[in-house]
Amino acid sequence: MTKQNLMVSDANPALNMAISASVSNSSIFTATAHKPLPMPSAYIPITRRKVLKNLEINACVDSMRASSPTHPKSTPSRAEEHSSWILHHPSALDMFEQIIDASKGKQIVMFLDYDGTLSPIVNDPDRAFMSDQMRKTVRKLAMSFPTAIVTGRCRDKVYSFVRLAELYYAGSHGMDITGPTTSSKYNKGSKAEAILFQPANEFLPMIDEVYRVLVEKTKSTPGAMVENNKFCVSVHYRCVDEKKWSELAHQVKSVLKEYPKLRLTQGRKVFEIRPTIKWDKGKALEFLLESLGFANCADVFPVYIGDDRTDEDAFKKLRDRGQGLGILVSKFPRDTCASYSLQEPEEVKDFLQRLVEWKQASQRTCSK
Ligand SMILES: O=P(O)(O)OC[C@H]1O[C@H](O[C@H]2O[C@H](CO)[C@@H](O)[C@H](O)[C@H]2O)[C@H](O)[C@@H](O)[C@@H]1O
Repeated sequence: MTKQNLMVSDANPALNMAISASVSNSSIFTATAHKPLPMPSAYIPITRRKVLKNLEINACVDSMRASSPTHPKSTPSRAEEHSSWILHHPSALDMFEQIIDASKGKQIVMFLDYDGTLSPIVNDPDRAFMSDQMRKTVRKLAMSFPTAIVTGRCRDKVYSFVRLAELYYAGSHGMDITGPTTSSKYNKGSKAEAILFQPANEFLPMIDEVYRVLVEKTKSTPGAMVENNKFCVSVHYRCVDEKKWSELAHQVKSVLKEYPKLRLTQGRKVFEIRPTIKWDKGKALEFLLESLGFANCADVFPVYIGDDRTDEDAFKKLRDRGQGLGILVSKFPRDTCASYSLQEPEEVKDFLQRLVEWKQASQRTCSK
């Protein structure tokens, strides 16, 4: 076996580098000549496939750790890192006036993620309730601006938490979109009134099947939880001992091997299994803007608020369109395409409340 044998052109570059580094450090190979040294007798040859698989799992576990970091005590360097991050992603509350100025003359359209944005993160996904105060604020928001919930959750489930008929809902990472069921000034006469958009319909039987297989496969891992989100499946590891994460990653990956039409992404202590179709929260945002009659419109100002990696598709979409802005909900510095930040759902509520108050005040001024 030579170092060359281990280089894989079709794998991702980071993985290639990891393989290369791991092999160079394994003491079986010289770094420069690429010639194998004599193997110690006790050396058990590892197949290329196994090396790759282990590296892939290690990379996956690293990514699991990064997906919802629990941060150690703050240190001066961490504080410095935070201040520099805040400079680039200032608080949307502190920058409220500037945000309003940027939206002048444009229709604000609100997009809200659910978990970690409208409701605090909790251990049990079935108990991620939003507060009554938050519900009241979101209701007022929807009376002031077209408002959509964009979530990885199954649409019915998120509706059972939010319980507001005047909103648009994009469930299953945007693969299940509906318009408001009560009429409001923002849906009269638009085609949004009758929206039901499900671009991954043909995957329903496969998702049901993979859900059942995953439940069976992961039941030996204490704390693992599988959630059927209709057009996608979540495998939660928030309550799984970190020592068992690689076991769980193995289980999930071994199941997915049999389903090449499904792909794996990660959220906050959760694996997301979804169809390989080119659809995500960013596409859902674009679809909703179009449904609202804002396709190719310069006078629209979409604001997307979210906390998850999957929200980055929407932040990026806004960047690419050069319209509106993204607000990341996070207490910690993170790579993001969002322009602003808020620390937690409580701050999201305050921001939404200020938007409502600003809108009410500007309507009063106009009617004078
Ligand atoms: O797009 P979102 O609305 O943010 O949904 C993403 C996932 O959210 C839920 O999981 C997350 O919240 C749980 C409750 O606080 C928490 O226990 C879990 O660790 C988080 O990942 C939901 O259960 C998933 O199905 C969504 O995909």
